[in-house]
This record gives sequence, C-alpha cells and structure tokens, in this order.
Amino acid sequence: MMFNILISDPLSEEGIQPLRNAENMNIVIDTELTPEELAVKITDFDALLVRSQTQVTRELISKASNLKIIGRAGVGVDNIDLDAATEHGIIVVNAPNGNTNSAAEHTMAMIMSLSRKIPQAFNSLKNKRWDRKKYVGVELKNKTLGIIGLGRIGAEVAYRAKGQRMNITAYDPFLTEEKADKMGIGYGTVEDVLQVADFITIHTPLLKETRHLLNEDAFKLMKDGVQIVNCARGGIIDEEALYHAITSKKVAGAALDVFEEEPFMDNKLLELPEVIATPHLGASTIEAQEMVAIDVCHDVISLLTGETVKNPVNLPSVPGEILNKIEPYFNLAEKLGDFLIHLTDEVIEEVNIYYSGDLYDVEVAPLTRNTVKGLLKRHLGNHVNDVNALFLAEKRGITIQENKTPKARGFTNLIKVEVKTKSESRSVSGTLLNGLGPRIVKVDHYSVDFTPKGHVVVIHHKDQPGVIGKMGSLLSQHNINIATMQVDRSDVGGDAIMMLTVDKHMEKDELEALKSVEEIYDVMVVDL
Ligand SMILES: NC(=O)c1ccc[n+]([C@@H]2O[C@H](COP(=O)([O-])OP(=O)(O)OC[C@H]3O[C@@H](n4cnc5c(N)ncnc54)[C@H](O)[C@@H]3O)[C@@H](O)[C@H]2O)c1
Ligand SMILES: O=C(O)[C@H](O)COP(=O)(O)O
Repeated sequence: MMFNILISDPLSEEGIQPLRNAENMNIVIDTELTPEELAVKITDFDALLVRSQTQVTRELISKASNLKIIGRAGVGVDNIDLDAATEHGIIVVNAPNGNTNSAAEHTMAMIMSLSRKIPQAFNSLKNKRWDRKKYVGVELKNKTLGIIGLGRIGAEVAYRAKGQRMNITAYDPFLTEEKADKMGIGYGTVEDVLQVADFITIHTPLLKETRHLLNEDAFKLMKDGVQIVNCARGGIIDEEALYHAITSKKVAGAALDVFEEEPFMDNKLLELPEVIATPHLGASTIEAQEMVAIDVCHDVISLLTGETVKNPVNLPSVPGEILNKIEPYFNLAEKLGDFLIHLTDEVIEEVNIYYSGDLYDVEVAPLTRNTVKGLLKRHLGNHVNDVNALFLAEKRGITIQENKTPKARGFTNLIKVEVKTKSESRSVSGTLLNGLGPRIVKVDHYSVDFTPKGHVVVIHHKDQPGVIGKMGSLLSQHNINIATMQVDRSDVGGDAIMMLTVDKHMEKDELEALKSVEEIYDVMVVDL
C-alpha cells in the first residue's frame, strides 16, 4: 500500500531522508499552497507535515478524509486544532527536543543584543553615523532574569544566564522549591517574578491561560526600565499593552522573535527604537531543523506502518518500558470490547474494566483505549481509533471506569470488561496465556476457553440431552465445519451456553435455522 505524505512548510531536506528511504511513501512538497488550495488537496493525503506556518484548522481537518497523522516539525502546536484532530481520530505528533538548544541560544542572543543595543548601533553605523553616546548598554552581571515557563527551553536559558552571572527567578506551575534549589535559582509566583526582574523572558506555550499573560496589569507590577524578551509565542504578550509600556518609558526595551500575527509586513512595535526583532527564527538553525524533521518523519513512518509513535500530542505518551509490558495485551483488550458489544443490543451507559494479576501495577490507560475502541467499532466502524475512542465514548455519555485488583483468580493476568445498559449487565473476561496468545475465559458467568479470532457462534440454550447433536447436524447440513466447541451451564437442566468457532462466516438463513431449534434461546455470531 502506498502512503501519500504532504509537506506544506519548509522542512530540512536532510531531515526528511528517513521518509525518502522508507518504502511505499509518496512525498509531495508544496510550501506555497493557499489555505483554499490546501483544503482541496488534503483529501488525497495520509500524512501532513508542517511547521508553524500552515494553519491546520477544524475546517481543513474536516476535509482531510484520509489523514491519519499530522507531524509538527517543532514544539508549538497552537497552529493545529487539536480537538478537531482528536475528534477525527487523527494523531498529532511533534518534535519537542530537537530545537530546544537553538531556541535557548536565540533567546540568549536576544537578551545580549537587547542589553547592548547591538541591532540599533549596527543600523546607525550602516546609516553612516558614529554614535557612541546613544548606544550605552547595561551589564547582565548581577541583574535578575525573570523566567516565566521553566520547561525545556526555559531551563536551558537559566543555565546559560547563570554563565553570564545573572540571578535567576522563575515561575512555572511545576517548579518546586527543591528543583529550584538544585538548579541554583530562585522561584516565586508570576507576580514575584514580574516585580523583581530586570529582564523578563517567556518560555510557556500559548494556551488559554497564557494568552496576554503580560498585559497592562502585569506591566504595572514590573520595575521601571525592565526589558522584555519573547522567543516563545506571539499572543503571550499583549502587543498593544507592550507598545504603551514602552512609549510611557515603563519598559526600556523588548526583543521579540514571535508576534500576535505572523507573518506580517507591518507591526507598529517595530517603529519603536527600543524594540529589536527577528522573524520567528528561534528554531532556524541547520542542526535543529534536521533534528526536528528526522523526529517527526520517524513518527510518521511508525504510525503508517502500525508501530507506536514516540511523541504524540493528543494521546498521552507511554514510556518505552511500560509499553513493552502492555503492548502484548492490546489485541486482547480490543477483542474483548469487540466481542462484548455483540452481547447486547441496548444502549451502553457504563463500562467497567477490571485489570488484575500482572496488570495490577502497570499503566493501563492504553489498554482501556483499545477496549473502548473495540466496543465502539461495531456501530462506528473504522472511524474509531486509539486517538478518539475515549472522546467518542464521552460524547455518547458512556462512563468508563478502570479498576485494579492484585489477584487474577487462577490466572497470571486477567481483563474483565463489563457493560451496563438500562436493564442489563454483560461481561467478558480474557487472559494472555504465555506462548498461546489471547484467550476469552469467561462470558457472563459461564467459563469458556477460546481464542478471540475468526467466526465465533454463541448459543444460549436449555441444558437438555440432544441439543448439541441437533446443532451439529444442522451445521453439517449447511456445510459449516466446527473448529472448536465448548459448553457450560449454570445448573443441571438450567440455562447453558455453547461457544463454537466455525470455519466460515454464517449467513442469515443459517442463523435462522439454528434459532429454530426449540431449546435454543438465542444465537449470536461475532466475526473477530
Ligand atoms: N521561537 C521559536 O522559534 C521557538 C522554538 C522552539 C520553541 N518555541 C516555543 O517555546 C515555548 C516553550 O517550549 P519548550 O520546548 O520549552 O516547552 P516545554 O513544554 O518544555 O515548556 C513549557 C513550560 O511552560 C510551563 N507553563 C505552562 N503554563 C504556564 C504558565 N501559565 N506560567 C508559567 N509557566 C507555564 C509548563 O509547565 C512548561 O514547563 C513553546 O511555546 C514553543 O512553541 C519557540
Ligand atoms: O514551536 C516551535 O517549535 C518553534 O516556534 C519553531 O517554529 P518553526 O518550525 O515555524 O520555526
């Protein structure tokens, strides 16, 4: 099968070599598409690779009927409508590590250019002026750098600024006193940082909570003469408020790599001599571009060839050692859901999943997603996948609960899935048998043992002599071969279950023939 990959922003040619070397990948590079052209073209593609320029909107995603993955060669995914991607079952991956160093170095270059007015002095010299008085700067040594957002880039900036003998005070919702002590920096609230800093640099993502984090009120809290750096995202600073803070002399200077609107030809902040700027160049180094492109290409190849991706954004990522433990159960979990949904025709309200034995102390969220995927597939088709399974269940008002118990009732591992509807509760349990793969070992309260694969026939009947014989001859009349057979009952002469696996899909008339047997209550066929 050939996969079509569209690259709609400029990516490093060296970085996309893994894609070029992979089999069955048809790569189209077109970085000049208008949004309208892209919306038409996107239907042909299985994967879309972007940087920050392509706007992957809900509307675009709604046209992307074949799209399976969006790869962001970089960190920020604010140009991608993640909710829409999740709803459409499209996985979004990014490359969170490849450009950290470049962005941190660019931030330091901006701080130093700002403190010594290098761009302004250079411009003046280019205009044939030798002006030494106008471009007197300030030292960084012993000044306080306030860092808002101490993630990958913020932390790298902190280490580098310490090398400039600056004092650092940072705020990040995940920064603890111990971590700050270990790094040799101070920590406080956002307000603390704003009040003490001589330079403020931002390294958060653009989120609802960080939009206009630096606004009119924030500028009021700052020291007079503070200098501001933003190499994270436009929109975290309210540009209008910054403009007034600079013209009122509250802020002595600003270095901006990112803007509320990008790209732009006109931004009034650039008319101010106190402002220096670059056109979103934080990640623009040969090294970073190669690394981020390599990382997303590997994830695109992994997804399209059925492997696990490393940097999912709209799915929690699972560390390698945990994944190794639970991956063998993925198939069992999905089959349990797929089988169970056939046991009821009523609307499911609640799903309880019980993990026990070896699964007691591992992260089981990916297994839950697979189980729910299996449950929903019958009615929603292949549109359901790991990415949107929980979202689609939640949208239908289905409650999902995970439970864990250490003991697995005679098995080394056991997954029991129970669904509740308005009037009934049905369940199925399965285990992974060492060397033998997945087995279903219980259907409601009946003990069984079969591999969840192929054509399974579940027959509820009265426990009475001759039923099995009638069944066998009816199937042989229709030329249906029985591969395996199991019987269990609640009590002698009471309700019983017969589980068959047969060698072909059973047609409607064949099913009707089985149902016509007097002692049979119902027959159900599941093709797993
Ligand atoms: N200019 C560029 O070219 C360029 C290059 C790379 C990254 N970036 C941007 O830099 C930013 C940071 O990237 P990163 O790789 O360090 O990400 P990261 O996820 O490692 O770090 C972000 C940090 O921000 C913190 N945070 C979230 N909300 C916050 C809030 N309200 N206040 C304070 N901290 C908050 C998070 O806890 C996290 O530690 C992103 O916006 C990214 O898009 C820009
Ligand atoms: O979030 C990022 O990774 C940076 O902003 C880089 O964006 P770019 O890939 O458009 O340079």
